[in-house]
Amino acid sequence: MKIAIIDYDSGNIQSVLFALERLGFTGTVTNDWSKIKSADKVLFPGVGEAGSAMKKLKEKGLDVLIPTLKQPVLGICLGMQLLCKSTQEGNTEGLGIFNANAIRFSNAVKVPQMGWNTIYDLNSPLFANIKENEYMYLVHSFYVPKCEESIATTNYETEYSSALQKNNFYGVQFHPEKSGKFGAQILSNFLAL
Ligand SMILES: NC(=O)CC[C@H](N)C(=O)O
Repeated sequence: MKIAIIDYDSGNIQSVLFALERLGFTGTVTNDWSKIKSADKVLFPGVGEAGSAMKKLKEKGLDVLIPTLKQPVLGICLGMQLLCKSTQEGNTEGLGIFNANAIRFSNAVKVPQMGWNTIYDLNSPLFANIKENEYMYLVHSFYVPKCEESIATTNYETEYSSALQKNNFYGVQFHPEKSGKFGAQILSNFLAL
């Protein structure tokens, strides 16, 4: 299986590579259009500030490439947010895959949410063999409210979309590569799609 990990200098690439290795797979970290287009699965990780990340995507033309992909694509954390229409972070326009906008938690809660929280209302093959209310690891200040494309919910200040799906595009706000055996199961489910 050819697995491409999109390289735009804004992803937690190494932890994703290690997670794939633990599952017996080798990922290719690349920003080469042909390698990404020809991959069986594409991972789109992201950490850091949305505005600078989108700028780096655009420098490599990946903002044009990603929406054209037909194979399963998994956006992780900031990757999921950049697949939305926008994020309040840096007032950044996203790739518009998900019909949703990321907004900031209020200061009524500790921001960023950093730690473990549960996912529930699971509604996708991505969560095969995952029970409701398993814990996943999250680090984020912006979130996607509940929407028609939600396939998992988490509650922090309010209920929000901790995962999204539209056609071949999936997004998870949590870090499956850092979420233990259940996170590994989700990555394994994605690779089996
Ligand atoms: N870990 C991250 O980079 C989080 C993504 C985004 N900057 C947020 O705060 O929501």
